[in-house]
Amino acid sequence: MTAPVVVLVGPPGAGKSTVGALLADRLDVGYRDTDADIVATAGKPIAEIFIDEGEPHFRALERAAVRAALDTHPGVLALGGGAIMDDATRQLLTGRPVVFLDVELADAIKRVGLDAPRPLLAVNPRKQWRELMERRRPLYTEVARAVIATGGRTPEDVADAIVDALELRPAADAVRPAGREEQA
Ligand SMILES: Nc1ncnc2c1ncn2[C@@H]1O[C@H](COP(=O)(O)OP(=O)(O)OP(=O)(O)O)[C@@H](O)[C@H]1O
Ligand SMILES: O=C(O)C1=C[C@@H](O)[C@@H](O)[C@H](O)C1
Ligand SMILES: [Mg+2]
Repeated sequence: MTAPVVVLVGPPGAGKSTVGALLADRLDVGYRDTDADIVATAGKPIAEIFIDEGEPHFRALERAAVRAALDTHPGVLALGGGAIMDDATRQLLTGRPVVFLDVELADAIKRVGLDAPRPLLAVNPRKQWRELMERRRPLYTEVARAVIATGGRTPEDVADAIVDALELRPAADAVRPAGREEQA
């Protein structure tokens, strides 16, 4: 089976990369991020793809990247913040172990400052972030098997919450024969 054990969705600053890498370490699996896959395939930064080819083209590249990662990546997978905006990408997520990492604006600002080169938050980031989340929260929720509020939780706490919500086991547990305890 080569499908991801966890697929993380959520807005910028939700902690997808931080928690995703932590969780992958804990489960002893790989971590992959579709934004990074797109940059590698296109050979240029996401901001440049938006400028040169536009958002619809970016969403098509993203759809292909999500499809490929769902088919081939057996670890923790983080999607771009807007991946759920595309109907076909949402369809691809049906039945997958998707976790929505939720974050409030104040926490997102504390965490990422909203000054990073994000094309959709380029002008008046607070207002855009709020509007973006109004549109997106129902979609994140729709695709999610579990919703984890990240406010007031450390990345370690969030990783614990995901393990509990999806009833994941560390790799060592997964290979131990059923009914046998580990010897001291
Ligand atoms: N639960 C948390 N509590 C406090 N800080 C956090 C938490 N999760 C992540 N951070 C911090 O917030 C910042 C953004 O986190 P991260 O890059 O993991 O978010 P992301 O969801 O991957 O964002 P992007 O969509 O931009 O890739 C990092 O500096 C990280 O250390
Ligand atoms: O929220 C969004 O729409 C985006 C988030 C990033 O992860 C990137 O996928 C890109 O900047 C678009
Ligand atoms: Mg990230």
